[in-house]
Amino acid sequence: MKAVHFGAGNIGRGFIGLLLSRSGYEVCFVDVNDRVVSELKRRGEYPVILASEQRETLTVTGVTALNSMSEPEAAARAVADSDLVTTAVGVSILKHIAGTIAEGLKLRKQGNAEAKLHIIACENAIGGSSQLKEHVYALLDEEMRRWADQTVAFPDAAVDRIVPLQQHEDPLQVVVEPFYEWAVDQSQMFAGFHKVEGVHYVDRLEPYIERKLFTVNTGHCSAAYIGQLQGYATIQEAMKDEKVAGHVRLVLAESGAVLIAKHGFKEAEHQAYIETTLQRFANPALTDEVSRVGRSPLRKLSPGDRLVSPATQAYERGLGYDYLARTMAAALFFTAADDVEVEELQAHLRGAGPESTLAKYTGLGADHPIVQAALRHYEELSKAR
Ligand SMILES: NC(=O)C1=CN([C@@H]2O[C@H](COP(=O)(O)OP(=O)(O)OC[C@H]3O[C@@H](n4cnc5c(N)ncnc54)[C@H](O)[C@@H]3O)[C@@H](O)[C@H]2O)C=CC1
Ligand SMILES: O=P(O)(O)OC[C@H]1O[C@](O)(CO)[C@@H](O)[C@@H]1O
Repeated sequence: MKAVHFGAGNIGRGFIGLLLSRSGYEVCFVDVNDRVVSELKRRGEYPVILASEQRETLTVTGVTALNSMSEPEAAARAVADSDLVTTAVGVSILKHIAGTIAEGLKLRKQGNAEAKLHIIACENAIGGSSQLKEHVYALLDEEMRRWADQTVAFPDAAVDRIVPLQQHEDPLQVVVEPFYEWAVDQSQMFAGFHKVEGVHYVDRLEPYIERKLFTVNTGHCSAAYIGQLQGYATIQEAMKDEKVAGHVRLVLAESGAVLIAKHGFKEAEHQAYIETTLQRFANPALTDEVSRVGRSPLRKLSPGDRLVSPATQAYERGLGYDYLARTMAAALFFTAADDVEVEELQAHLRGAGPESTLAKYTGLGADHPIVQAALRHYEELSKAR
């Protein structure tokens, strides 16, 4: 069994590659980072360390890698010959890997036309695989699309494992939290597929992806934005401050009310999920920088993402959204080196002011009550600085 995984970064090596390898797949990573690609090729294995008291080391074996910039034909050939394709590159990068996948599908149609293929985007987004499918289909002609409709499926997925930035001498070593959840929509899959051990195959993904995105990711970015305003560099430090942890709890109570009302989660079970999430954020065996967790603030402020979507759904149901709005306001103060979205956000903020910035990037328009609530918080947070 062969799998091709795009993105040999933290989630790629520390989560998806690990589970695929444990399920008997030979994993070929495709990346643009030459150092990581060369090392994977040379060693064929790498260590994953669980961030717990025992610090157990798992060795992922049977792996190789290709650089899609310098070896594009080999990367396309790997897709053509694979049994499964996965990605963890960042949702904004999906359009850049679509070309290699499209070329791979063309080769596959010539020599491996009957074998069904699943392509699963493991990104923090609703409908990540569906988005990837659109990018790939835009590069295929009508005949190829008809063939792909019968042969290639793009099941959506939800992935959850906290993997901070890695700073080790060994460029392949990756330290991950012990917890993980990978849910895949099996209603979008061909029958008889080879199951990956540890994946939770579900008939309806929406409750899983929304619970994950609107709890783990909503809470995490709230800790990052409010935590940075309080002067903290890491999530672990920030979560020790009741001002930050208390805010995160209030945010999760708002998104939780939406999740309970919409998906019928039992209140006590959802509260337990929140408590587990808060403990994961505080894990003393991890050092997770607020700059990583708050990264790409425009994506995080965008309409379908972890702040605006639960706030809008709360508003539509007559539920509270004020603490979600406060996190949106705090996002406007977020700084991180080398983050192009921070630069764009700050440039717009300087030129057009907070109301226009919130209206534009949330997609809600200036008059929306959520934007007006965020604006009030922005003014209050500005005075407090
Ligand atoms: N790190 C985490 O805790 C979690 C991350 N995620 C999601 O997983 C995805 C990946 O995140 P991380 O692993 O943290 O990021 P990362 O930055 O560690 O890894 C991304 C990898 O993609 C590679 N890449 C960039 N452009 C590429 C291209 N054109 N072709 C092939 N590879 C390319 C990069 O070189 C890098 O190795 C994101 O969508 C993120 O939201 C989801 C759950 C947890
Ligand atoms: O690129 P993003 O969306 O910030 O992804 C990282 C997020 O995903 C998580 O790993 C949760 O699964 C958090 O660590 C973090 O908030």
